[in-house]
Amino acid sequence: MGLTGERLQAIQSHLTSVPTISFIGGGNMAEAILAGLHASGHPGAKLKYSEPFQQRRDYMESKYPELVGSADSEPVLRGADVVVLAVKPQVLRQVLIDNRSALLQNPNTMIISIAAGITIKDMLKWLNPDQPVNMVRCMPNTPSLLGEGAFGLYATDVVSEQQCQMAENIMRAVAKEVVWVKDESLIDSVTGISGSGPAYFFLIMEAMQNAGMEAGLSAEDAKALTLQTCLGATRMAQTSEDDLATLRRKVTSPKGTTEAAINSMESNQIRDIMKQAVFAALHRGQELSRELGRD
Ligand SMILES: NC(=O)C1=CN([C@@H]2O[C@H](COP(=O)(O)OP(=O)(O)OC[C@H]3O[C@@H](n4cnc5c(N)ncnc54)[C@H](OP(=O)(O)O)[C@@H]3O)[C@@H](O)[C@H]2O)C=CC1
Ligand SMILES: O=C(O)[C@@H]1CCC=N1
Repeated sequence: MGLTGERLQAIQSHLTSVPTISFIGGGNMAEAILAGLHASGHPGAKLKYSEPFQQRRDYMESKYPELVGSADSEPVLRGADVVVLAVKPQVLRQVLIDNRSALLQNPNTMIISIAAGITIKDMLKWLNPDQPVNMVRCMPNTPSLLGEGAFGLYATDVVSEQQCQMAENIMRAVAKEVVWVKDESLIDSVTGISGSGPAYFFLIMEAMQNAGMEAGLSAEDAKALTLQTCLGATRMAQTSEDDLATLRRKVTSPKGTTEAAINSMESNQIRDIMKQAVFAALHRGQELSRELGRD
């Protein structure tokens, strides 16, 4: 049976109210957000990306045939409601200069940069607009592929409440946690925790799996136990009224096995190791801004 006029109208009106989101750059982070948005129900025809690297484009086209890919940015920028800058910080300046007129053609377009380190001030310097630009910085992370992202957002005063809400709604489709920061410099702090953070946990899980193997478990069992323990601990921490230190103490029987392990970690300065790692990422963000913002 065909669609009734009313149903057809409802679908058409939904489709026209759904923003067209165009990514410049179709790499790892773009893929995680694009795939997450599509899985959450965002129509593929309204998710576009430009990617000059043929091999990468072939991969994206075969894995996500419903999305709209292109070698050039110009066609994907035409008619975009939201543009996500998803290229490496090192090429962002050139991308903004090359796409200046397409990016500025519609004053209502919202430009969201996910690049680490590069400030809105520098992006505006390179865009050299003659009108206010709705510019947002977002620090996403790759678990957005599964709708499990943890994102930080920052917008300048130029961006309206309504536009901020739209940016948040888009990101909430792929992120369980979205925090707004009041000061742009805090995006570097978000990078240090959640932007780079998945890699810290992959490293810790890798080290736990290896230790389990050295202790006699098969690679498969060591990995399965590690992953489920990580997931179980996270779920407990998310649902419990206890704070993290209390949850830790509840596993740690006096003179027991956990105490022995925790004492070993404390004497190896685990807290310092984590603090130095987070600050190394944060400082690298600041350094990128100094290095690349000079031009
Ligand atoms: N990966 C992550 O976990 C996170 C990344 N980010 C940020 O996201 C951004 C992208 O990172 P990531 O996805 O990891 O990097 P990738 O290198 O995987 O992706 C960037 C892609 O952009 C392509 N590209 C280069 N120049 C252009 C151009 N002119 N037009 C369109 N595409 C172009 C690159 O092609 P080619 O390889 O040929 O240069 C590459 O495929 C970075 O700025 C990073 O700071 C933020 C949070 C987390
Ligand atoms: O490593 C990077 O620079 C990017 C930004 C945060 C995660 N990946």
